[in-house]
Amino acid sequence: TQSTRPQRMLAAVQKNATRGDPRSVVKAIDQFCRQKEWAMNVGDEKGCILDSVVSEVNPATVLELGTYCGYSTVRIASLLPPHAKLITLEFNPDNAVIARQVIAWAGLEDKIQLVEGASGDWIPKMKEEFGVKTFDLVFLDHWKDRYLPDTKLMEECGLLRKGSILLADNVICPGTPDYLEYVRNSPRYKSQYFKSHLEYTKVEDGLEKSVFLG
Ligand SMILES: Nc1ncnc2c1ncn2[C@@H]1O[C@H](/C=C/CNC(=O)c2cc([N+](=O)[O-])cc(O)c2O)[C@@H](O)[C@H]1O
Ligand SMILES: [Mg+2]
Repeated sequence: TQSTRPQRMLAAVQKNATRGDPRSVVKAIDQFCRQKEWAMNVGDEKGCILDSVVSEVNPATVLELGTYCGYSTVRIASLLPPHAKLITLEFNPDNAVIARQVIAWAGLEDKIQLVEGASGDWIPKMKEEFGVKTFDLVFLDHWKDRYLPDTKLMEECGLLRKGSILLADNVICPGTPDYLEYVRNSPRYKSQYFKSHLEYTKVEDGLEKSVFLG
């Protein structure tokens, strides 16, 4: 039977990346997406901006919305300090199956908890289910019309503290206009746009970094 793109991406990781070497997993996926098939990973150009924000924040707790195949999950987790934890939410079971294997190949199972389900259902349960108080960093990369409602939900559930960082992918392409308007105009956030390009293309896109002011 016909394979899926995520399955072919995983095969490329298992063929070209070294087990236990997260950066080689990232490199293998970028190579696959540049040379074989485009896929909606944050990619290498925006990935460098992601790396610099993760390194600057040095977070103990990270939430990722939208695992997909685990590219940004592995990229972020490879930079976390010891004992730091990353929870990533993915509601498509087929994608979750692939992402778990990509995470395992990178050897990052101990730092990453992949939770299958919808962000809207799980955000309210973060404290009771995972003992999380607040998140130091949230990476938003799921359906673009969910960025704003989920941000408001995280505020309501007390998952953000003074200084928590939201980093959002695709604020230009495909675009998240309502989210952008909110974080740029709300007195509760200090926002900054990092101009870049849509993964593996020359189309403009960028990341929006927003500090929650409490
Ligand atoms: N509420 C939710 N809870 C849990 N998981 C959820 C979710 N909503 C979506 N997901 C999952 O997150 C991924 C979706 C990403 C949407 N990105 C995109 O649509 C996207 C598109 C382009 N593009 O078209 O160029 C470029 C990009 O960088 C993109 O991230 C999928 O794996 C999906 O199953
Ligand atoms: Mg994206």
